[in-house]
Amino acid sequence: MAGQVNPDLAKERENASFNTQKLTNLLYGGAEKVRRRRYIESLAFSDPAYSGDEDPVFMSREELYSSQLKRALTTVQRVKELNITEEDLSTYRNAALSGGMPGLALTWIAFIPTILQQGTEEQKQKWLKPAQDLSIVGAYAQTEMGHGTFVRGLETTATYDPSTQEFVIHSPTLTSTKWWPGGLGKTSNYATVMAQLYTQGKCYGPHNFMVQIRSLEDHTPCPGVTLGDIGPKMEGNANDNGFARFDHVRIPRENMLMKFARVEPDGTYVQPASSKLAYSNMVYLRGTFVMSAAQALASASTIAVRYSCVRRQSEMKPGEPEPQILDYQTQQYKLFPQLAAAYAFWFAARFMTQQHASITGSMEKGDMSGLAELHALSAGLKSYTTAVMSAGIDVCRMSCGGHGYSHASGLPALFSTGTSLCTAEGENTVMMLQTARYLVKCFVQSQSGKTLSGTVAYLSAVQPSPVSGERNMSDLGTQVTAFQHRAARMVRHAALQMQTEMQKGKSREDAWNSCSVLLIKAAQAHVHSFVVRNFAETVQTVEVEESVRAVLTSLCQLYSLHGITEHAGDFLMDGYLTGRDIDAASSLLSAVLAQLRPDAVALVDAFDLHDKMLHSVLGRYDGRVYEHLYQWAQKSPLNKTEVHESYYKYLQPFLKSNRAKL
Ligand SMILES: CC(C)(COP(=O)(O)OP(=O)(O)OC[C@H]1O[C@@H](n2cnc3c(N)ncnc32)[C@H](O)[C@@H]1OP(=O)(O)O)[C@@H](O)C(=O)NCCC(=O)NCCSC(=O)CCCC(=O)O
Ligand SMILES: Cc1cc2nc3c(=O)[nH]c(=O)nc-3n(C[C@H](O)[C@H](O)[C@H](O)COP(=O)(O)OP(=O)(O)OC[C@H]3O[C@@H](n4cnc5c(N)ncnc54)[C@H](O)[C@@H]3O)c2cc1C
Repeated sequence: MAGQVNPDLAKERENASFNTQKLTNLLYGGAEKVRRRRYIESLAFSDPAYSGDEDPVFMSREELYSSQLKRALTTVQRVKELNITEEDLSTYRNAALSGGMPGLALTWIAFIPTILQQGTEEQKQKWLKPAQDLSIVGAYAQTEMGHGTFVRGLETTATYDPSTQEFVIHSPTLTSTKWWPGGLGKTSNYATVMAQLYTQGKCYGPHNFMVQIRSLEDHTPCPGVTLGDIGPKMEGNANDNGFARFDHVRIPRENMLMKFARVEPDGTYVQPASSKLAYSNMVYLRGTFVMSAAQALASASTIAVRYSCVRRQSEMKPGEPEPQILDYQTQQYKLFPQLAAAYAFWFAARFMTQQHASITGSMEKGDMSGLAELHALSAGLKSYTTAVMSAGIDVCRMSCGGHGYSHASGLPALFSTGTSLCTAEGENTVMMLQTARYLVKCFVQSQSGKTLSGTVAYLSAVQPSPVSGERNMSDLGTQVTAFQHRAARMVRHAALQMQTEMQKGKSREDAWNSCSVLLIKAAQAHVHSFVVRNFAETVQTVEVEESVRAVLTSLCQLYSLHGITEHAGDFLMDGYLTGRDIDAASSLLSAVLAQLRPDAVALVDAFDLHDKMLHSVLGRYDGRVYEHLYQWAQKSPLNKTEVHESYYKYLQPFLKSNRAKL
């Protein structure tokens, strides 16, 4: 059944208004980086060690766990053999492990970064190399059965004993059982454990400790440690998210990660520059989730847009051939905002990475002034982008009709993996409230005359009175200003409402809770406005061919206009935009949908996502959907025999006895 590209898809590619490759180069930081990434991916895709396994959706949990573990270990061997550099590591691993993240990967994505972020130079010397070589395998064990969000409420204790210079790690209650950490159940032999630090009779709050949990000889749990897997989840079942209980487990003093806070041999506690530095690894990981959100939405858009050009259904004009479903405006309205958001988040993720590097660089030199903004930005962006991504993938799934609901589409797995990012690394509502907290603070400062800077600078310029006059709603500058006005008004409104509640006698905490829906909406509006501004600035300033800039400009317009029309009430509330402006935005939106239609396939192709990363029959690059859908179904374990064994066990006797009764 091998053959050419589906003619509809081929035509789409021929008719694009820009060179796809140029846009791919822009997304990945240059032609050389694209070439390198493709080469590294090809090493994994062509390696027989990674092929041969069945499609993960047909595997049992145990098969999936062991198959992905085996693959992960093969990557370690190959990385050495092929001399894969640090820069190419994640590309290689993602390609080799695209069937599902194994528990072992937490060593790379959470355990090593925690040592890097929280360890002293000596501690890095001691543990980084073994972790990188996988002589030790580690989990990030913070969340407990009773507490995930409220880190200050964690119950695991680390009590310092100066007589032996050891910490005693203990789980005093059932709810203090560590619960959820990836790789903790079966794979890891070490974990960084977040525990309440007690020394000299005083509690100093949560700190990170390096704890050996399994024997390095036979992998049995260390004395005093009880371990296990927490059971199957919505997705991510190659990962042994686990539980751990500690019964007075002793670890050396040097196993407290002491880059920031320290405990001296005599038990004296030495304060860090900020108590929140113990959370720095969370800030880092949240930042990385922004790119994960962009990539997940890019994958879903790729699948749905390609399929929508292959799929023909219904009759638009009597007697004419059935149209490609992407020709329906409603289909474009479902998919193009997801596509635009994927681009917007891609550029936002790039900004986030730069900000993280720049602010942590200053923090290394002792300047903590950027910490609050970094936390607010990473928490807000993580929350906003993962929420839009999760909802957007489901829109893509529904846009593919019945076939979207099949695992063959790749969309169910993409959704259930993607949606976990709304909860992991800080639950989204809680994260958005952290951003709101920062915004309220900034607003109060601006009221007392302070000039704000960074991503909140615009809050100082809030204009409560309506601005009148004709607007060109297609202008990116006009759109950015409208988003900033909306956010500033909503932040102001939420903050003033809080003040009113307090004036009426409520405590600050009660006022906060009774305004928290307003606060969340204000913070979302702030992040939305940041994403729009960053997208617009990128489009306007990036060095790229004009045809690419033109299509990106349309995409950015679409992203803004979609936001304005979907949240029209927010923009109309104080009369900043008028009903006529919203009408104009709606008409422009329709026009931009039509304008983007011929470029839709080229825009998803530019994400350069290999079929082996997409795992989707519907999203195949060659568009040969139907024949592969048929082939894929043949692999269903139910089709292994012509007559299933349950027929003999249940159906046959049942039918026989029923027939006998007739
Ligand atoms: C919700 C908070 C932020 C609350 O913390 P708190 O100490 O109670 O703070 P508060 O009283 O609300 O505020 C006190 C202050 O601390 C600030 N702050 C809070 N967090 C940070 C930070 N990271 N950096 C810098 N500053 C931070 C807040 O903004 C407050 O500042 P302020 O007092 O207003 O100046 C915290 O407990 C938290 O971060 N919870 C989320 C837990 C989390 O993210 N867990 C992740 C587990 S690992 C994981 O999920 C891995 C998944 C991997 C995979 O995908 O598989
Ligand atoms: C796939 C996956 C992987 C994970 N991996 C790890 C890992 O490797 N290591 C690890 O330590 N943990 C891990 N976790 C745990 C994860 O970090 C927590 O589940 C997450 O931080 C949310 O905390 P929670 O479960 O306590 O939610 P809860 O806080 O109980 O949330 C329940 C509800 O309460 C609301 N709520 C809670 N507090 C507030 C508040 N202050 N204001 C308003 N509403 C509030 C939330 O908005 C939510 O609606 C993982 C979780 C998942 C799903």
